[in-house]
Amino acid sequence: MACCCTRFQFSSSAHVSCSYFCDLKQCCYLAFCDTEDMADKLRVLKQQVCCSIDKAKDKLHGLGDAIWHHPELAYEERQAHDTLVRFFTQEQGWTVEAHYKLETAFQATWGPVSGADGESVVNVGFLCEYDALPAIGHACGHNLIAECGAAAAVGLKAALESRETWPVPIKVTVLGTPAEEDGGGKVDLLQEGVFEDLDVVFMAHPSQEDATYIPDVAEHDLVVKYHGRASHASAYPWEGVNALDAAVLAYSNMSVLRQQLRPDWRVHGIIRHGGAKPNIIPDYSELEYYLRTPSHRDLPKIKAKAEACFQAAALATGCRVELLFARNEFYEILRNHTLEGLYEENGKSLGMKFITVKDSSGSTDFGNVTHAVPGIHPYFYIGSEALNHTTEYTAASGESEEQCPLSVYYSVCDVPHSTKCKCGSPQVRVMGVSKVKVQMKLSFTHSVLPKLWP
Ligand SMILES: NCCCC(=O)N[C@@H](CCCN)C(=O)O
Repeated sequence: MACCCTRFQFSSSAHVSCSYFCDLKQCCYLAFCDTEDMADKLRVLKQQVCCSIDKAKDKLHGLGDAIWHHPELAYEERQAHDTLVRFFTQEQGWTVEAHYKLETAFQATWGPVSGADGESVVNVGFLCEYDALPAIGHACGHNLIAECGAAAAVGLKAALESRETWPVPIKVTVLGTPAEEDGGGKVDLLQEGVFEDLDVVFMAHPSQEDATYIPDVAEHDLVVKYHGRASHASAYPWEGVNALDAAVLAYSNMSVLRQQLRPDWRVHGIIRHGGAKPNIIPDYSELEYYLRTPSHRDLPKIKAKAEACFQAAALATGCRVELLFARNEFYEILRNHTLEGLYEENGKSLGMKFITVKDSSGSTDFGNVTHAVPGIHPYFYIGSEALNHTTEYTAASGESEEQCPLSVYYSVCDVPHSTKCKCGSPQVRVMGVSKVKVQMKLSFTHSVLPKLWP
């Protein structure tokens, strides 16, 4: 029988070998996917997922809400971390490492450490992000990423527990991954080997649409510091060396450079320090810039062009310049069309409407993960047209349920709304935050199931 690799498109031949699935005894299971028996069993398992998430819904919403109400910056997400660690510690059967390689990272695992007679274990990973943005809180909805990651893990565990035997031992791993908005905690964790024994990894991100893939690009960030000399700006300006002038020239140089860049390359920055008072020639200024290209292979090119702009400003003003590149580069996402296809198929069956996005988006350290482990990073609509990184999106990410939550859960459990719902409302709003959150969580978990069935 043909190996499943012929049906499975892995994300990168360079980094991801077919052995992820070929070394499983059941590597041909996809061949059986279409049999009636298989379909029935999968349906039951999917219902098991739905109902277990339904059962845990208050606790799961509580996670997202708690994190939203207390936004914390990269590497400082102590309360969010503790909230999630508490959840998995209190949930039955999880083994939790609370401060896993980074102070605000954690690992929760469920399932066998290794199979009988040393056989392989399939290790399925779900990631939770939980850092916020300065000044505008959870404007990227990472509180929802954490909630969805936890829900998917809870759902998969329940489905796995519902059968006594599985053809291969299956383990579920949840990783709490700090600092996506600044620094790249996943890159730190990759360097620590945290992803080495994962076979597949899932994370989903809030957006304005449901999309299995949005082109997240490579990125390298830097801080630029200009050192000048202070002087009285009116009495003896000729004694000064103006660091603010250097920052302004640098900003202008970068804006001029932009016209010469390819349309999908990005440079954007802010001036973080520009002086203290108009009559003191600023002796110090500081900028922060993000440089992005669709492939990490082009980052050296854009970095060289940017460096020239920053150096030129120093030369023109007589300032000394320091260029401090961030410790971690972010890589673009490598696609896995098979997992994307399953996610979309399951999502559609739950009522999600997917669109195709071709324009470059932002960046994510999940990109680096996809260069090591097959995975997907779909985007999900949260019931608002607001754009990420705005205060409107912060509000949308924290929006509480306005509709009857039971209707959503029971409808996906195939239990008639009227027999279960106690809200008394015959009208169910179809597209609310609650419903899309649920759809996403389920689509996520359901995508894993066909892979695990013999
Ligand atoms: N598609 C958006 C992914 C999430 C996001 O906005 N990430 C940040 C990461 C910034 C790291 N310096 C971004 O600006 O792209």
